Amino acid sequence: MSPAPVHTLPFWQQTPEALYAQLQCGAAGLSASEVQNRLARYGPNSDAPPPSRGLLRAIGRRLLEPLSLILLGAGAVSAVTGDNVGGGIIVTILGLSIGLDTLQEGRATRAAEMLRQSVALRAEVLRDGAFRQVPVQDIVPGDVIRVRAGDIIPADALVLQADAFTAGEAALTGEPYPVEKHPGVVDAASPAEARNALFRGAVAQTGEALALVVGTGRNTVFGAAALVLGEAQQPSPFERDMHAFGLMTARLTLALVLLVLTAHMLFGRPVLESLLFAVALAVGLTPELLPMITTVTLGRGALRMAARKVIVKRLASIHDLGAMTVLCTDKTGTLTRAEIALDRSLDADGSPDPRAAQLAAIAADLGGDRGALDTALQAAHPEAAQGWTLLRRQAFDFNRRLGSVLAEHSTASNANGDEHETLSQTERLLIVKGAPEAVLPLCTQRRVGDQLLPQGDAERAQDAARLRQLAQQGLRVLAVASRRWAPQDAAPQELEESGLVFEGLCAFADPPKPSAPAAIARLAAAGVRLKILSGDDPVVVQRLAQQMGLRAEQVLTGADIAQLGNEALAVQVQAVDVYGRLTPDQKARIVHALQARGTVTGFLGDGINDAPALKVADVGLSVEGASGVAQAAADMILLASDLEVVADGVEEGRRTFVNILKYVRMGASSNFGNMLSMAAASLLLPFLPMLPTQVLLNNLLYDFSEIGIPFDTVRPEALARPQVWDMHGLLRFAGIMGPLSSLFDLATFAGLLWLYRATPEAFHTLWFMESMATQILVIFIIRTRALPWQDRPHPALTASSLVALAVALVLPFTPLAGWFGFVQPGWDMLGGMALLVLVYLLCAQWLKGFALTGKFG
Ligand SMILES: Nc1ncnc2c1ncn2[C@@H]1O[C@H](COP(=O)(O)OP(=O)(O)OP(=O)(O)O)[C@@H](O)[C@H]1O
Ligand SMILES: [Mg+2]
Repeated sequence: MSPAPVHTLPFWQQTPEALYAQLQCGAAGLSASEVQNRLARYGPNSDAPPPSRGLLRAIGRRLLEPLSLILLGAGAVSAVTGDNVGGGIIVTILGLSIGLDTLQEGRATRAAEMLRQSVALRAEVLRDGAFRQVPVQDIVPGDVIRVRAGDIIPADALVLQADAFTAGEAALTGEPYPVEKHPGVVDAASPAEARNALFRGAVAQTGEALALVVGTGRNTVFGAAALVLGEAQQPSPFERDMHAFGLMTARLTLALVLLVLTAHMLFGRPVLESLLFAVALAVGLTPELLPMITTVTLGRGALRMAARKVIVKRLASIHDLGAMTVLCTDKTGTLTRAEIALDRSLDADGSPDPRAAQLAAIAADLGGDRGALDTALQAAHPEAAQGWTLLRRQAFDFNRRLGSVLAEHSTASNANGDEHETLSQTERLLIVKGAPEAVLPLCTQRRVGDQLLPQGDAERAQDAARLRQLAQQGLRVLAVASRRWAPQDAAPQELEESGLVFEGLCAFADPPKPSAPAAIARLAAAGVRLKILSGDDPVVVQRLAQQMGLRAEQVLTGADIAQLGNEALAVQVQAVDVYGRLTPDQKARIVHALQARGTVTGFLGDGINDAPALKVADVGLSVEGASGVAQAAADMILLASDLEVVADGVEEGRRTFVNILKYVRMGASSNFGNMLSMAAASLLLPFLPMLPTQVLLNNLLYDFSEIGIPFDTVRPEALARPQVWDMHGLLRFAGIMGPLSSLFDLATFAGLLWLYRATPEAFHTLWFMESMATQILVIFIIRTRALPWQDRPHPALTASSLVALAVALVLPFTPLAGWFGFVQPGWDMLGGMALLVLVYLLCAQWLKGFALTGKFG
């Protein structure tokens, strides 16, 4: 990878022609073959080099993990002390376990990665003479790109053409408001002043632009700063819980190993032997398969979810979807059909009059927003903007909830159709449109028919009543206002939006989705509560919420929320399900307030205004075709904007988590039991309770028995409630099931020592067999709340478990037995052991309900 060409000047101080010459390209873009060359030269347009997928590297990475190093060390010690067989076995076990890991995990991650790629952000690029969508990382210097409102700017680029284009650069330059961009050469050193430059990671707020790519990847002006918008995320609740669990296990293991080691030293056992034993114990007690089981289970979960139209971008969020208890959603598209159409246009007194919609359509056309309301306005009056040119614009902004244009009508093109006659007399006009609450306070006059009347308190009261009426019919309303601009006045720097004439209202219909109430009921039945977080009028939102069957008596507005401190808000959001007139940051604040009380919160949205909340939420859900910013901020992409799809996803998320929990429960209880047994045995026995190689083999076979868990079936009851990680529950489970298995270990010891007077070799062999049988067979009991035969395991799990068990039971009878230090046990001892295992399993079945729930029955 060689660096991009060194510019003597910042690119915004150069003409397109100069840059074409430097980059050896032109206005017609690049050819596909040239792009391949450049990709090889400049590298992909991403922040980090793609993680290497080479097999050898994957194996190398695993060999360097602490656990593997310990094993290698133990193998080396064995070899040095002349125990070649022991050393060989340790290395074989290491090889097998790494091989297994690499194979399984590789497959799962590859499948998940392919899904992720399928929803990777794309950009529109001019290639071989035509615009096409390509993955963002395939953009190279010299490409010509087209960006539109809602896109994330994919690379540093020089503007070639711009139509109402503004970019939000707050995260990069700190400039809080969207910046107008247009072609030209800028003679300033600071990128913040470069009005002709697009920077990677900024957000296109309005309009559309064509631009020449000059820098990609980290080779951009803001380099790593662009990461702000990238995938970097805080660890999710699931990742935090997993980490806490790993830490707890590690501490317990360390404590036990130290205890065993001290005991052995005090009893004057050989140091090296004791050390090897302790190391083997540490290995045996570490749930080293946990990462592999988690990845494979999540990878399989991602595949199943894809079949149900949910594409997972961040694997860990699968669990969070299953644990989610509150889903916040915006309104349009999810709860409504998003087929927004202009329903009526009214003058200031509420009489039908097309003027308001015509003015709004001009503003929509020249303003460059590409929102649904603007599209509806343009569809209703496609010709409205003919003859009008733009002088200045203040782009629509979700915080102010209005936008304006200063437009000029050229009298030359005035003769087409009488529809424009009244408008054409105005030469320069400032047109403001936005939410009525935002626009009306700026008005001092109102237009009724052809007359301009003063706007007084009585009129304001009438307006408010009319707005409420429209909202109660479920109509979204925009207010339109204007102000004449004297032609001789130059267009000012700042558009003064005051002293306006209230022109009238445009009302839009956005009918509710017939399928939504059923989906909401399904989610509610599954323990997921829906909250609507909208920027629209609270009355409209409330009415829709009622139609959807939500609790809508209480509504909070953005103005209410601005009054509340974080504490008070955290209380309010528990009870209130309907919110209106929220700014983008308030949406995020509500999600935050829900999380403050430990609620796992999801957010579903598709607009630029939803991106902050999507980022904050535990699970951000967006929709295919949503704005680029929303998709980038989301953890999952729905292939259909439908709550049914979310409900399906929730089910799969829970299924996935139930299987991970099985492994964790198994591991926690069997490890805890083993710890107790080993500690007791070390204190009581005059010899090592198991040889280090036997401990390792035990560990390997047990691991093998569990590789079927990701495939296991889950009963519907387990999917009915949110699956939350419950550390207390887990500790209770381990605290009951662990000692139970220890009890039977101790019984085995006692029987072997006093009843059968077993030699150390026979003791090792039988304890090995007993330990394997109890650990492996108990999975068929622990994996379900039902009776083991009522809830059949997946064949993959049955196979992996029984094969591991068979190997453990047969090994002592084969010629290999000697290598591991096994002897052929007597049939009487085997019979006694079988009986003990049976009783253990019965006890486990009897106690598991209590261990799982804390209650009997
Ligand atoms: N292009 C626009 N021009 C003028 N005003 C607009 C425009 N887009 C939105 N508004 C105003 O801003 C308000 C908030 O926008 P919008 O309703 O799209 O927010 P939202 O939270 O995405 O809503 P929803 O929940 O319906 O998706 C609108 O109700 C409208 O009054
Ligand atoms: Mg929206």
